[in-house]
Amino acid sequence: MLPQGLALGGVPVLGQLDLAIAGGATTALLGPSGSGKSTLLRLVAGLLPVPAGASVTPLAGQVAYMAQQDLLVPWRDVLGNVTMGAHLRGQAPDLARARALLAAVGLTEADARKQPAQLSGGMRQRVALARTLMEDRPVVLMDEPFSAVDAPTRHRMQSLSAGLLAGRTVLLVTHDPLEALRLADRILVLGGSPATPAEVPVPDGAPPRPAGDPALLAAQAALLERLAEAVS
Ligand SMILES: Nc1ncnc2c1ncn2[C@@H]1O[C@H](COP(=O)(O)OP(=O)(O)OP(=O)(O)O)[C@@H](O)[C@H]1O
Repeated sequence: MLPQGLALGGVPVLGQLDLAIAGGATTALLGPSGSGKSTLLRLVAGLLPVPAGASVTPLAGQVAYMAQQDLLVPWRDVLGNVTMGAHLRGQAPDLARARALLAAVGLTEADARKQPAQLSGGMRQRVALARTLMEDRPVVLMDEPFSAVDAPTRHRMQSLSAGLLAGRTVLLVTHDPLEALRLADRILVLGGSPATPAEVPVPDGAPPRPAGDPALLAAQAALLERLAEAVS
């Protein structure tokens, strides 16, 4: 709850909010560039100080966070990056699970031995997704997780994520209305200045919804119009 909104550097970014993110479901957060989506995600992740008078349910230890930048460690290979959490905790990594997740995001055994500098942007994002899923947390916060991958890979990664993240509490920031409509149980659009969220309807059916479904395509058109209104 943000009774007085949130300002960054003296500039109001988020307006008054009283937001409950549904547990065990995926909430997609859309809105124009600069509307405060990442700020809201970082607040929920505990990466921003909570302003005076506000309350944010502490989620320490429960959250896996996939940022817009892949944040791969340059001196560890792909497998080393996916198992980074266990490494930092001083635990033995589950290498079989790490390899299975890398295969699931479409990376080969040879890729697993590469350094991040040898990968394309899309491959790096796939490693970041595998690392996020490796953490096996009940709450998963994702900031434009598939923005750097080509359309067929994005489609495959969306379907994969929906399967692997089913039953978890997911907050997904995306610019892609189709992605939100395929994956979300609830969609919020941030708009206005300072920004506040408005809920828009999602199509029937469980995620991942088929991209070619006529109801989903109609909802995509409506959501695009809604987003255009949020910009103006
Ligand atoms: N540390 C900061 N100090 C001052 N202003 C900030 C800071 N971080 C973000 N902002 C401002 O807050 C606003 C919201 O930024 P944010 O990154 O949350 O937007 P966004 O909706 O995620 O944008 P995009 O879709 O482009 O990633 C922007 O105007 C940005 O300039």
